[in-house]
Order: sequence, then C-alpha cells, then structure tokens
Amino acid sequence: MNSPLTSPSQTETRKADHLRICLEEDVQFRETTSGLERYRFEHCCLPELDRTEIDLTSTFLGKKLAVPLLISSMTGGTQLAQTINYRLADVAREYKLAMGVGSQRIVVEKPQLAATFAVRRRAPDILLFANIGAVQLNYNYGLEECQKIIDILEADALILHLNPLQECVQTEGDTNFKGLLDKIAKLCDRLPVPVIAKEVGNGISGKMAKKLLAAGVGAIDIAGAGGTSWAKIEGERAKDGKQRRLGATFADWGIPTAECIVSTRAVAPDVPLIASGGLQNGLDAAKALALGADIAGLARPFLQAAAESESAAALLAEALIAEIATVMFCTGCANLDELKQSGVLERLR
Ligand SMILES: NC(=O)C1=CN([C@@H]2O[C@H](COP(=O)(O)OP(=O)(O)OC[C@H]3O[C@@H](n4cnc5c(N)ncnc54)[C@H](OP(=O)(O)O)[C@@H]3O)[C@@H](O)[C@H]2O)C=CC1
Ligand SMILES: Cc1cc2nc3c(=O)[nH]c(=O)nc-3n(C[C@H](O)[C@H](O)[C@H](O)COP(=O)(O)O)c2cc1C
Ligand SMILES: C=C(C)CCOP(=O)(O)OP(=O)(O)O
Ligand SMILES: [Mg+2]
Repeated sequence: MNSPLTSPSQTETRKADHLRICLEEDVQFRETTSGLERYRFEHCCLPELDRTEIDLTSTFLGKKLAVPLLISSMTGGTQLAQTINYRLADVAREYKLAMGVGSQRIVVEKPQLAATFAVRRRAPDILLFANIGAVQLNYNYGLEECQKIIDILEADALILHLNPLQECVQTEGDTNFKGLLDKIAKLCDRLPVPVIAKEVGNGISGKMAKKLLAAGVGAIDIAGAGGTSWAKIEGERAKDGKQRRLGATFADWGIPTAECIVSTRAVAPDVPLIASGGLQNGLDAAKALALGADIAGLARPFLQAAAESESAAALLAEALIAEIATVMFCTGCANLDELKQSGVLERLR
C-alpha cells in the first residue's frame, strides 16, 4: 500500500499503530469488567432437546444470520488490514455471520485504498456494516461522504461510531462533538440505509440510547466497557507525557457491557440491539443475548485469530457457535426467543 512514491498519511500510520498495539500490547481494561461474569445460567439436567436441532438463526435489519454473531468493526487502509478484512470476510460468508469494517475515513481521504475494504466481493450475501466516526460530521463530512462509504462497501447499514474518550486521548483526535445529535438526525432522515449508533468500548447508556433513537438511528451497538480499552491504546501511541498519562488515567472508564444492555433494552424494548465490548467466548455472547441483545459482537478476539490465519478465524467462529449451542442445550432452550424469554439467566448475589 505504501509504495516508495507515496508516504503514509497520519491516518494510515494510526491504523497500522492500532493493529500493532492491539496484537502486541496489553490493551484490556485493567479492573473494569463487562459485568457478564455476575450472571449465571441455570443448568437444566434434562433438556428434552436434540442438540443438533437447536435453532440459532435470526434476522437482523432484514437479513438472515445463521448465528447471532457480529465480527465488530475493526480495520482497513493498510496491507495487513486488507489481509485481515479478507480473512474475516471469508469467515463471515462461510458461517453466515454479520461483519463491520473499520472506519472508512481513510478511504475518503485516499480512494486508492478501497481494495483494503473490498469485503463485499468475497462475501456477497452477508449483513455488512460501513463505518465512520460521528464526529467527522463536524469536520467537513456530510451526506455525500456517508453515501460514498456505503456505496464503496455495498453496505446494508452505516455505523456511526461515538468515541469521545478515544478522541480525547488520541494526540491528533477530533474533539468538537457539539451539535452532533441534530446532524445525526438529518443524516438518518436522508440516508437510504439504517444508521447504527455504536460506541467503541466505553458504552451507551439507556439515557443516551433514547436520545439516539429519537434522532432516528435504526439500531444500537452499546459497545460497553470490559474488553479493549481505547484510552489505553491511544495513550500507548502518544508521544507526549500528558497524553500518555490521560490514557492511563482513563484506561478503566466506561459503562460495563452488561449494564448497557439492560439499561438500553429497558428504554427501547424493540430496538435492534447489538451487544459488544469484552465478550470473550460464546458463553459471554449467550449471556448478552439472554439479557436482551439481538446480536453479540466481538472485535479483538477475531483480530487475534485472523492475524494468525484464516483457519484460526474459522476455528474461533466454530467455537463460538458450539459454545452458544451448548448454553441453549444445557438450559433447555430450542431457539433464541426461548433463550431470551425463559428466565434461565440469574444475577448472582
Ligand atoms: N485470505 C487472505 O487474507 C488473503 C489475502 N490476500 C490479500 O489479497 C491481496 C491480493 O492478493 P494477491 O497476492 O494479488 O493474489 P490474488 O490476486 O490471486 O488474490 C488472492 C485472493 O484475494 C482476492 N482478491 C484480490 N484482490 C481483491 C480485491 N480487490 N477485492 C476482493 N478480493 C480480492 C482474490 O479473489 P478472486 O479470486 O475473486 O480474484 C483471491 O481470492 C493481497 O494484498 C493479499 O494480502 C491474498 C490471499 C489471501
Ligand atoms: C484493531 C481494532 C480497530 C478498531 N477500529 C474501529 C473502527 O474503526 N470503528 C469502530 O467503530 N470501532 C473500531 N474498533 C472497536 C471495536 O469495534 C469494539 O467496539 C471494541 O474494540 C470493543 O470490543 P472488544 O472488546 O471485543 O475488542 C476497533 C477495534 C479493534 C480491536
Ligand atoms: C479505532 C476505533 C475504536 C475507532 C476509530 O478510531 P479513529 O479515531 O482512528 O478513526 P478515524 O478517525 O480514522 O475515523
Ligand atoms: Mg477519529
């Protein structure tokens, strides 16, 4: 991607940093957890089910998924990003999962990087999400740019990521978030595909979910705290001491994933809801679903697997599916509606 004739832009360097740091450093929250460990499924000793007949299918934003899993938005724009995206696209197609790509700001800046996002060609039928930071709407991005990134990807929906803390810690971050709710509302009104509001690991509260829904977003990914800490990552990238310290101070900031799911579901019983942030396995994913999410998203676990090999990423998908199916079997739930409605998830203490 970086021929000797074109030096990498600041955005390209940042994308490469994000992948490197996520693969090589300790980027997990220190003490804050997803909160899912505070829940336990009630075991059923006689399920009266054939495990092979358990139905994990669901429909999200009009498309059918074989299993309610999302490969969360991660990357694009560099050579390694392309390899990761292609491998993840192949896995999403093979197992009929949903997938998001990383922020496409980089491809608006440098259209010649479009091939690094060419997921659709490899996965023609998957539920696929475009991605851009909502804050870009205050920095010369509008309807035209959003439409462009949807078209480049042939996306089914547009994720607007909300990442105020990350932008604070990022040395080159964009921190004017004034007036964004109105701009999001106008965008939702004019785009031909649904807009999904998503955090990046610090969580969306029920209160903010309500405002975003009133603005017209079609779905929410609460992306709560407890997994990858973007304050930590941007602090690690920073050169100057003040920014590095800011990252360390706020490494554990955010609303735990379990709390976000419960509070958002309480104010929005019908919203298409994605839960992500710190989900490590299919048991976590099943807890998120039982708490009210429609899909469970994982980011860094898929990155680690895909960076290793395509077969490692496929193995992760298979393991997650087997884990969710095992929860369903051992709680006596034949399908996802039963998992949500049967009250088999208990809060400890
Ligand atoms: N699984 C992975 O992660 C792989 C990633 N790559 C990446 O693909 C790029 C091209 O690979 P190269 O060595 O030239 O080998 P090829 O051109 O033979 O391509 C290898 C694979 O990548 C696909 N591909 C190539 N270009 C695109 C594109 N613009 N959009 C979607 N899919 C594409 C090809 O699909 P088709 O057969 O439809 O042309 C083929 O399956 C490299 O940057 C490499 O890093 C390559 C191989 C595997
Ligand atoms: C390498 C990497 C890059 C990411 N880039 C983006 C991005 O461009 N846009 C976005 O909305 N989220 C991005 N994320 C955030 C994830 O989608 C997710 O919200 C967050 O990492 C928490 O999930 P996790 O704990 O499963 O990693 C990225 C995550 C990783 C690991
Ligand atoms: C990496 C995450 C979690 C979100 C996007 O980060 P950036 O701030 O680098 O994204 P753009 O400005 O390039 O859109
Ligand atoms: Mg940004």
